[in-house]
Amino acid sequence: MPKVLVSDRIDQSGIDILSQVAQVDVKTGLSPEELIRIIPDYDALMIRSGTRVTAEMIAAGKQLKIIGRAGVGVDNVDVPNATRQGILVVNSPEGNTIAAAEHALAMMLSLSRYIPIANQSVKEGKWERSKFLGVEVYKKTLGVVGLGKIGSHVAAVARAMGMQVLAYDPFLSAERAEQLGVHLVDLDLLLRESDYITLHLPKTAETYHLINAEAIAKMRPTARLINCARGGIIDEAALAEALKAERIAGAALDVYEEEPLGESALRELGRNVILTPHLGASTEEAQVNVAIDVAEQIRDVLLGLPARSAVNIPGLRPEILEKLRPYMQLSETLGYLVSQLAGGRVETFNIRLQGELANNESQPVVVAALKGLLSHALQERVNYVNASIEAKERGIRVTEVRDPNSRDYAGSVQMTAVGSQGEHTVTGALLGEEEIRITNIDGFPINVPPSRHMLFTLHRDVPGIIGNIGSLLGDFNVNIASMQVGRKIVRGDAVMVLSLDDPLPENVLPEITKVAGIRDAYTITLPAS
Ligand SMILES: NC(=O)c1ccc[n+]([C@@H]2O[C@H](COP(=O)([O-])OP(=O)(O)OC[C@H]3O[C@@H](n4cnc5c(N)ncnc54)[C@H](O)[C@@H]3O)[C@@H](O)[C@H]2O)c1
Ligand SMILES: O=C(O)CC[C@@H](O)C(=O)O
Repeated sequence: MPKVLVSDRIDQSGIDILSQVAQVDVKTGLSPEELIRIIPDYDALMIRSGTRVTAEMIAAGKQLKIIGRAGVGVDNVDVPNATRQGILVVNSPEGNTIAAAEHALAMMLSLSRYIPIANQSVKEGKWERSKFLGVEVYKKTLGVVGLGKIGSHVAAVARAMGMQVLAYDPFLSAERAEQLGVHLVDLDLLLRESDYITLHLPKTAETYHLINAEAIAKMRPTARLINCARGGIIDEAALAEALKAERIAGAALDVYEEEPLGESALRELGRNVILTPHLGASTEEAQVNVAIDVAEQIRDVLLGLPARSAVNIPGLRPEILEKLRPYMQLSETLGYLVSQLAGGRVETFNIRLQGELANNESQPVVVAALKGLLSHALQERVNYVNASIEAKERGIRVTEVRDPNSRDYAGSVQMTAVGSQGEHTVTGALLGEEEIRITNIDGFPINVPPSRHMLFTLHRDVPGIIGNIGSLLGDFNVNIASMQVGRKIVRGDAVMVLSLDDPLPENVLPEITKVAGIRDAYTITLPAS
């Protein structure tokens, strides 16, 4: 039974799902050293934001197949290293959207009405009504930085509360902004015009300290800033300075550059600052949602099925995958085949996606081809997660062409491997829904299903050659299951494809190449299906 380590607190509903297929060990609060020590035993790891999955931990996780992040942000996972090691990283992109949006809205209202500090005052036995004169959000301007899933929900609720909404999101279309009823503006204008500014963008190299002293200086003195996205997007020292000097009216933070928040000037500030300990996703509903979402994906991957929210395999959505699966199988088979024809090191790999594959959703078919191409050399070390990166690291130049024309078939894949020992091209298509056919080898039309053991020859199309090969194989006790010849012109060059019941003994290939008229011969072994 596979083993799953759950190293942060996860809702029981997730544990129950994992337990259907795996031994589940819940071990929270472990030190990085302890995690590195025990991770080699595990096939899967499930985390929230508490566990940092470092390069060292990934290197130690020799058995790891999948890391599941019960939440959105994967900035606590070294995704590039996981990808390199062929480990799938999945998350729950939508499970806590509403929770995080509602937390940001709660922060906005709490800041406006001094709720946390007024609550504390009453609990201390005081009755300070005039001290906590608040402001209304109605008819005020909210600036949303990052109008994705959470930002959009915040914008919709804010509009319902009578706010005008400005948004800055360089990746959002004007049409989408219009649909949401918000005004898309540049960051500068948003900072200058907003009464409230709420951040809902990822932390990246570009967004690090996006809100720094310079940005804060542009804000209105009455502005209130909210960050329920990621620490590090705000320069905390600059913010603390500005709040201390009352340059802006307030700030509410749920996330910090270092978590847990250590010594910080922010802690010393008064009623104009609200700090929560990364609670954006902490609702009962969100925790059930993310636990189920991610546990189901881990379960499926351990059962050999695809995951629906893979962070490091772009575009592999289940509905697309369902349609592409037979083509991926075809592409992987052809990749395997062409790498063996090419023999040595492949330097350039050209793939042509034809007919119904000539669209942007067919990227997994390219990944499958690369997996096939590299499998012969790397065996199980290569998978759909790391095939592209492995190809790149081996210096293979990959080019893709999409061509809506596909003669005779709804869709077909052609691939050419150019390497140290020459150039070979194979084409394949599906017969019906999923029967794979090799339809062309090096320009010679054929129509053969792939089989586990095959022999390809390039020869002169002259009488007797097929008989000679047949008797030679007979002499070595090799049984031929099927045979097909492809040629362009009569008595010109031809290819012969033989499916064999058994692997060709090593000493037979040199004998075949000695047969008169044979120019080249290749043995091909495909993975057992
Ligand atoms: N506090 C919490 O507990 C909590 C919970 C959930 C999510 N989050 C965080 O909230 C953030 C938003 O999550 P989401 O689910 O809405 O993500 P999302 O991917 O749906 O939206 C992010 C948006 O940010 C935009 N963006 C990217 N770079 C930008 C830039 N430089 N400037 C402006 N916009 C930019 C993107 O175009 C996208 O529309 C993430 O950082 C996530 O990790 C925090
Ligand atoms: O795990 C958590 O509670 C935080 C999750 C949140 O930051 C996220 O990115 O989904």
